[in-house]
Amino acid sequence: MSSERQQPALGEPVIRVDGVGKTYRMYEKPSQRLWQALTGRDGKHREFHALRDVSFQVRRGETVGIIGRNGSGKSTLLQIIAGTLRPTTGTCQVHGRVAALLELGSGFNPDFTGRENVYLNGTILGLTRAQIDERMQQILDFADIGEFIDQPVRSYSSGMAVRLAFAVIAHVDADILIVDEALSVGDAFFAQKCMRFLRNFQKHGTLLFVSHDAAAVTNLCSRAIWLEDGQVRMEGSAGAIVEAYMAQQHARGRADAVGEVVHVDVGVERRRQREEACREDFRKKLMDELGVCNRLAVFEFDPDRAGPQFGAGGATIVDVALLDAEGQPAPLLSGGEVVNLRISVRANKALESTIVGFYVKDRLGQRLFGDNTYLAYRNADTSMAAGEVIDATFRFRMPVLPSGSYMVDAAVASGSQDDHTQQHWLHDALEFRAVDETMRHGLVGIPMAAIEIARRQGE
Ligand SMILES: Nc1ncnc2c1ncn2[C@@H]1O[C@H](COP(=O)(O)OP(=O)(O)OP(=O)(O)O)[C@@H](O)[C@H]1O
Repeated sequence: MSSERQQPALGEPVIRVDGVGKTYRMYEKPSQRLWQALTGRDGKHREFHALRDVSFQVRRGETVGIIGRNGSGKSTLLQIIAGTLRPTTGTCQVHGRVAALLELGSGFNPDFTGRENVYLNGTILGLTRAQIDERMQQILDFADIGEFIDQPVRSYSSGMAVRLAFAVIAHVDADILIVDEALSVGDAFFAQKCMRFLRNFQKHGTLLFVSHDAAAVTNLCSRAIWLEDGQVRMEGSAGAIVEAYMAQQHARGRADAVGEVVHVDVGVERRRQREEACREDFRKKLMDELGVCNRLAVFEFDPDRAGPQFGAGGATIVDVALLDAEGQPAPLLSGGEVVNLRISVRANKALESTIVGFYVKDRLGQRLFGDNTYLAYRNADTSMAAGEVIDATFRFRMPVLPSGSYMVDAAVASGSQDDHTQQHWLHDALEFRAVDETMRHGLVGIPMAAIEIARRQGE
């Protein structure tokens, strides 16, 4: 593998994988492996091809997702690109500084403290000691593991090790980042921090992203490579590859479940009023009976835990709460039910016109939906006197959400929809989690007003 700091132009290949194969020798007994190691003679073994004739290129600035089942060769391939594993055949050329978050703790010496490991890794990744000194505080802030930084890494929980490892790769000016998404999960606030960093990194760097989560690949990547049994099965746009991969996974799962096609004969319901669509799912009663619900665990607003914030400072978000339909605090809500999102804002100076808004984001930091008060209050007086506090409440039917963690960003601005000044934007102001796996496909589920099947005469 070769690596140089000189970066090709945007759009030029930075990774060239050419006919790469990786073969492992499998011995039936450990003694046979020992015999081979001691004598250098080939013992009784069989060969296992973890990768076979893999070729592709990645251009500078691309985000490429690597997908495939367990054992398909993803980690092996990425370790070869990261330079920590040598291919048995073929070549892999990489231009630029590569930082990888692949195997948990693989870059750390367990006997060194976290701080010593930052120096060790920073140096390996090409930083001088002075550069590491300069960035140490930012790395510590990102990792946020407190005084554990001066304890041996051996004593870290896996979450702490991931925090530190991510903090290091985020501060080494990498040109190419290789991230195994399974490892980037810490708590929800840390995951959002990592995703913010990755989305920012995508603007100038090259990212290889490995994930079991097809939605994550579609969402983050422009292109994807599907590995199967150590070979490239398909390569192309992330959307097309993920679709093909999921279709195959689905087909595998259904291989034994062949049955008859059942025709359902239900009466065609009359077309309802438009407002019907705003009502709850028409199957609600049935869902309740079947115990199918989408429970959402809501956490309390804690300004000290919230993410980064910015703004002109003319107003401060003092509280964010997700309340039930009656406006009462409820630790457990349900997808599909009416909720109230209340954002409380205090003006620090007189403001002419105030706009309060929010976004709901998924664990990848992807904005699912959001809104603001502008349109509803465009002709009303929304000025605020210094010291005044207002509660802006958004009442809406919460979509049904796939299980996982969600975050609410809250914001207050002054001005108009098109021309405004952000006074306070608070990332990750509130967390809630969908705890039931009642929905697996798509980003959000919406309440169905009706579902109809009509029988027609065939042509
Ligand atoms: N050191 C090794 N010796 C023998 N076989 C190995 C070795 N490392 C990996 N393999 C085998 O190579 C194959 C590919 O492994 P790899 O870890 O690259 O797959 P993966 O797609 O990353 O899997 P996962 O999604 O589970 O992480 C697997 O069958 C694995 O058992």
